[in-house]
Amino acid sequence: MARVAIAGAAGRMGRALVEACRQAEGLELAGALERPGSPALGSDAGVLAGGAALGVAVTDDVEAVLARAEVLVEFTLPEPTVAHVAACRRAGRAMVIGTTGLDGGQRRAVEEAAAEIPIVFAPNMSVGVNLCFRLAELAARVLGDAVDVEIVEAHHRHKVDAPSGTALRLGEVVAQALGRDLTACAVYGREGHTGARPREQIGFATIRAGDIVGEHTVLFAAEGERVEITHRASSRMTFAAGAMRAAAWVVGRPPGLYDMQDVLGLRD
Ligand SMILES: NC(=O)C1=CN([C@@H]2O[C@H](COP(=O)(O)OP(=O)(O)OC[C@H]3O[C@@H](n4cnc5c(N)ncnc54)[C@H](OP(=O)(O)O)[C@@H]3O)[C@@H](O)[C@H]2O)C=CC1
Ligand SMILES: O=C(O)C1=N[C@H](C(=O)O)C[C@H](O)C1
Repeated sequence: MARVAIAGAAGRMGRALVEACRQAEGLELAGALERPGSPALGSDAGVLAGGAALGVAVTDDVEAVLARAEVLVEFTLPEPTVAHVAACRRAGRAMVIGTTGLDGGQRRAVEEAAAEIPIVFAPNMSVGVNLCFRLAELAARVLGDAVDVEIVEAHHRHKVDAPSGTALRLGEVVAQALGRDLTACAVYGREGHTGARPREQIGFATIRAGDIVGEHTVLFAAEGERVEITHRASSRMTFAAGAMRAAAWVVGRPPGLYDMQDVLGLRD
């Protein structure tokens, strides 16, 4: 049994993660973390997730939780993520990080910690999205500079970062396949007299509305035809089940920075 702790246990993903951990064979919930002052502190994580009690109370004591767990699964916000990375580094524990919206310095903190502990860091844990990364790479290589590339994403009204981490990764994958630098060619929304679209642009469009779980489309548009690669998530359990697969995979691995392509065996 691998012992799993979950950070952000009362959040939308946290509750799905607790449920996925309960359902996963070979995994045991060893701890549930929330921020100091959270109304969820002291509640049973299983009950918070909408099921039977698991005998694991939500706490803000990171060190005590890491003493019991082998891997911390982290879906919170960038700042607590970096704090949890430092705590896992001190305790020598593996991590699965799903939090998005990290800036350059915060990503570097994750990369540096991965010299000492194994970390799976991925903006999307679903099998389908990870397949779409490979499909988008293939489409970009085949269609090349003969098409305009646009990426459209839609999420629920509570999401705080934009574009989504998945949309940005799709942009990176396509830019790399086309030999472009995403920081130089990305356009995040358009307004006013924009002029005609340069071919090398990769455009991003963001929708925030209602309870949309997560939708991504990469559009490759030429004169006369277009290819669209679309993924639609209809349940957070998709991401949570992927995160539990990553947790089981990462325990006992050598230090390093991995992503879901490694977990799913999709890397060339
Ligand atoms: N990689 C993937 O497959 C996926 C990634 N995500 C990403 O996961 C992240 C979380 O999303 P979501 O669950 O919707 O967000 P929520 O806001 O619902 O959940 C985040 C939780 O983290 C808690 N939190 C804040 N600070 C701390 C802290 N210091 N210690 C422990 N917990 C803390 C929040 O508490 P409080 O609200 O009280 O502040 C909240 O309960 C986002 O970055 C999102 O993009 C989401 C889905 C899939
Ligand atoms: O915040 C979310 O909900 C999601 N965030 C991830 C992202 O930013 O890509 C993944 C998923 O689409 C849901």
